[in-house]
Amino acid sequence: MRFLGGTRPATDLTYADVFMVPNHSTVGSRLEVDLTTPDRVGTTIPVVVANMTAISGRRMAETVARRGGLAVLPQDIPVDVVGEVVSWVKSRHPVYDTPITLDPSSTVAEALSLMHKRAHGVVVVVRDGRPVGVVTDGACQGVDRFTQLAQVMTEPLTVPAGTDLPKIFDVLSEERVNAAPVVEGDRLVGLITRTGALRSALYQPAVDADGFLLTSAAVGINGDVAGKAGALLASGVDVLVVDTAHGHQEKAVEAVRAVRAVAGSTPVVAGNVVTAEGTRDLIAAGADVVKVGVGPGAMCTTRMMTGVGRPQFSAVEECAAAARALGKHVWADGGVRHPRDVALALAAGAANVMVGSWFAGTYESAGDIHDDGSGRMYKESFGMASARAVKARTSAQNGFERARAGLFEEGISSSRMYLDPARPGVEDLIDQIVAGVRSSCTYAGARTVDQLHERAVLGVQSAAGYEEGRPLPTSW
Ligand SMILES: NC(=O)C1=CN([C@@H]2O[C@H](COP(=O)(O)OP(=O)(O)OC[C@H]3O[C@@H](n4cnc5c(N)ncnc54)[C@H](OP(=O)(O)O)[C@@H]3O)[C@@H](O)[C@H]2O)C=CC1
Ligand SMILES: Nc1nc2c(ncn2[C@@H]2O[C@H](COP(=O)(O)O)[C@@H](O)[C@H]2O)c(=O)[nH]1
Ligand SMILES: [K+]
Repeated sequence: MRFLGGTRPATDLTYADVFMVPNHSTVGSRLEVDLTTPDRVGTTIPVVVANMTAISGRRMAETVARRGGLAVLPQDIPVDVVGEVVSWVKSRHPVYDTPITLDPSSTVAEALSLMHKRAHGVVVVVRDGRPVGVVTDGACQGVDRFTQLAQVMTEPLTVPAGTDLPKIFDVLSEERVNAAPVVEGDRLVGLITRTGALRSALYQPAVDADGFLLTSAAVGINGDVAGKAGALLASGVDVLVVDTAHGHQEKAVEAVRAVRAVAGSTPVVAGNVVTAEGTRDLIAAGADVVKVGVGPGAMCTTRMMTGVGRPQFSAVEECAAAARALGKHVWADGGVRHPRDVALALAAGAANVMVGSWFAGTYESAGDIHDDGSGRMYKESFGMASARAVKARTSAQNGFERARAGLFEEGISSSRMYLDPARPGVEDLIDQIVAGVRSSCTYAGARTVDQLHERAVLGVQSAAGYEEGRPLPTSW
């Protein structure tokens, strides 16, 4: 990448400070762009879900990997539970969604409590492994909560596994049905929606060498780091992330060495840093990918507490250049609020982009869904260095130690992340990101993530310049 006019600005910049100008382009269609990430971790789109307890769990991991991204399971989840989640994700179908299933004698109340766990919004009624009915939210309205599903279900339109995706789309459209159970013989093997059929034709799932969905998990830098990393590897984790606030401290460097020693050919990601020196030290310790970002996160109070951090665009640019000089890569971690931020992180040289809080407000994030009283749905989120997270992480310590650790919080313990009614599922947000980034690539004349970095021409804008780019939904 280069700056417009060839002059590098004297101050550090973040995403809102910069814009990209169009280049002469020979890329005739946004569909010609391949977003496979250059970091060789196996992702086919540059989206990684941040290792945050309120966000990254089994449904998030499954859904995002099916669309080519990766979710990192947080360090606070016990290793045996991570093992269960990994086995479960790997048992999921790479194309069809996991249905929510209940018996014919289950109640409407049970169906309603589960329906918003997934974006497809239906419950499949199953008898002896066979789908016998489908229940929608609409069918549950205006009836007694204890009504049995057999009384409100409709006969399912089933789709045989392996049916051509455009055909599924057409059949569901003709029948005016949004979701259909997928069957092998008469056994239920998954669920597909109209949008799901469209997406499966557009995205390539992120999979391991055996074709199972890709998984990742984080380890902290305290305790038996190598032992924990070994246990995660034994449970089938495909990408290991060594994660701490200050990645350029000796303890973190030692933790990376310890993980590298047991990881074999499994990619090791480590962070967080914001300088070329930090990047080089983590790579020297064995990191394949360095995680960049101190303080940009939406749940993060580090910069206000300490004055430490660095505007994210410049941090990514400097660290990516240092990593690429050594044949390695960086992930841009934190501060992403719009698709443009992902494009700009890639332009700065990141190979992949982590998203946390933006994905908290989706059906698939780990938290329970709440209604704020005015009919708007939200989920609670919290930072991984908040008193709430520290309390959970230090549960093995005595009361005094836990209380002392709680004094050093650097994150928000409770926030409301509203679901966007137009984009309530994480796949809706991924569609938006991928559409934006594919389009950025054609403006830059790039067919790949590496070409976007090579060809991007960036300028620095005023706050008014940024504001001008926002849409205006009402008159002024
Ligand atoms: N990207 C970011 O800007 C930040 C991210 N986070 C996230 O929060 C989670 C928890 O991370 P973390 O707080 O490192 O907890 P960890 O459980 O990973 O422990 C951090 C270790 O590093 C020591 N340490 C030394 N200096 C610092 C420092 N300035 N800040 C924090 N620890 C320090 C701590 O010792 P002692 O407690 O005795 O000081 C402790 O032993 C991670 O997921 C991390 O990514 C947290 C803050 C910033
Ligand atoms: N300083 C803190 N940083 C945190 C905390 N919890 C998470 N994080 C970092 O934020 C990113 C995600 O950023 P987002 O803007 O997409 O939400 C995450 O990967 C961590 O690096 C915290 O409590 N304090
Ligand atoms: K912040």
